Amino acid sequence: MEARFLGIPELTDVPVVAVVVDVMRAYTVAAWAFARGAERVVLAESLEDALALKARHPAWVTLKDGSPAPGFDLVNSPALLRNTDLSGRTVVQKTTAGTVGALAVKDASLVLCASFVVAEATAGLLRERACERVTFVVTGEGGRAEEDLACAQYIARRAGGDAVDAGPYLRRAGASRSADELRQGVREGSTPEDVALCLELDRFSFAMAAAVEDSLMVLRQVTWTDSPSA
Ligand SMILES: O=C(O)[C@H](CS(=O)(=O)O)OP(=O)(O)O
Ligand SMILES: [Mg+2]
Repeated sequence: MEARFLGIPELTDVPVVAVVVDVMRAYTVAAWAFARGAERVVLAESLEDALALKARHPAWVTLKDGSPAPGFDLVNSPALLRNTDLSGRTVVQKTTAGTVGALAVKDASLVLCASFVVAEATAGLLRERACERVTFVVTGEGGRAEEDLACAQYIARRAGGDAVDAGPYLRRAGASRSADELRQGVREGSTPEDVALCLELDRFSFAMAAAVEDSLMVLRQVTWTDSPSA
C-alpha cells in the first residue's frame, strides 16, 4: 500500500481513499458516540449549520469543541460523552480540525475517520478492500500534529500488514502539544481524563466511514470481515 500524509491545506486533489485522522479529539469522540448508541454522526460545515440542523431536527444532539455554547448539547470530550446515552440518536459534530478534514475530502470514493481507538478496525478495512493508494489527512496543526501523524503512520503500517509495536506511536501522541494542552486544561471543554481515553489503542472493533447523504456528510460505523464482532 502506498501512503501519503497530508495536512488539510496540502489537499490539492480528490483522493480515491482518504483516512482522516483526529486523535484529540474529534474521532475519539465520534467513536464514543457510536459506542454509546448513536446511529450516525453528521459532520457539520459550520456552527451555524449545526444550529440550523438542530432547529430543523430538535431531537438531534449537537456537539462542538471548545466551551459549551447555547444550542449545543455536548462538548468534544470523550470523558464527558462516555456517560451519555445516545441510543438511536443523530449527533451533529463541529470541531476545529477533525470535521473540517473529512469535509475537505468528501468527494473521495472512500472516507474513513480514525483515531487510536479504532486503529486496527481502520487498518483491517483498508486491507480487506485492498486499497493501493491511501491519503492520510493529518488534521491537526496544518498536518504537523504529532498525535495525528503518529496514529496515521501506525494505521498505514498495519494496513500494509506489518507487525508493529504500537508503543512508540502512542508515546509520541502522549507527548504531543495537544496532549499537553488537554492535560493542563488549556483547551476548553476538556477534562484531564481525555488524554488517556484518546490513547486507548483499539478500544472499539468498528471502523467509521463518512459519505454524503442528502447533501450532508454522514459518519457511520462499519465492521470489517475479520473484526472480532463481525
Ligand atoms: O476539541 C479539540 O480537541 C480540538 C479543538 S482545537 O483544535 O484545539 O481548537 O478539535 P479537534 O477538531 O477535535 O482537533
Ligand atoms: Mg485534533
